[in-house]
Amino acid sequence: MTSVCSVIFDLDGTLVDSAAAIQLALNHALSLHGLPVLPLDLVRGFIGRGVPHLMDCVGRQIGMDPSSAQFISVSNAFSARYARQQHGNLLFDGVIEALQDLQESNVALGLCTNKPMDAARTVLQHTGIDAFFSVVVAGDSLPTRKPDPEMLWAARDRMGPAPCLYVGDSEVDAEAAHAAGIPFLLYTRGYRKIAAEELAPWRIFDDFGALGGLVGCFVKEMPQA
Ligand SMILES: O=C(O)COP(=O)(O)O
Ligand SMILES: [Mg+2]
Repeated sequence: MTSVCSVIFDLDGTLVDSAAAIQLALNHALSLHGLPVLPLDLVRGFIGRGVPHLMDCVGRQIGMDPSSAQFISVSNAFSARYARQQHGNLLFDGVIEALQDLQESNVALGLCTNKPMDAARTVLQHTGIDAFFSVVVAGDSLPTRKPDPEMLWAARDRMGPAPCLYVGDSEVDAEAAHAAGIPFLLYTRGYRKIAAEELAPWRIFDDFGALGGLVGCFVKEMPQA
């Protein structure tokens, strides 16, 4: 059966509050190398553009040359731990119910995250939402990451011809959606740094209980393919 629409989700800061898990993996790698650990609020601000950007921020923060052997060793230790980091990943309230509701309403669900695929799969399985997504495009799936639009186009094109909506939490998501020409729905409890209206979203929401209704509005507003 053809879907009524496709909804693509961002992961970190949108479906999953993952900052604590990322901080745990990072601090594990830093401690292993005798380096100072970093606080949660700081690490949260590094999330959204994938691992290379996160590690650039860490290098700047601790004053280490990113091309030094020690820093490369820290990055490798982080990535190994991150790929299997379960603890510290918490679904935002109402996510499971909202995904179930959309699935029952014949909405195709996809995921587009700057997280590497192995870390994304660990989180999806740990939080029990893996099976909802027919398509997962991750930070190492393509040569580019969000905010480049390619990841969103790749996800959308694999989900069929129905109108497509993208749900994300950050500046990076807004920029990617606008560049891709895909309507952007902003979840406001995530990790963005600027005011919601500056991201020019189609709509905003702060409660997953409202998502089904918003997707219903989207289907009514959009011309069907
Ligand atoms: O890995 C990141 O930095 C962010 O991942 P996201 O695209 O799921 O928000
Ligand atoms: Mg995000």
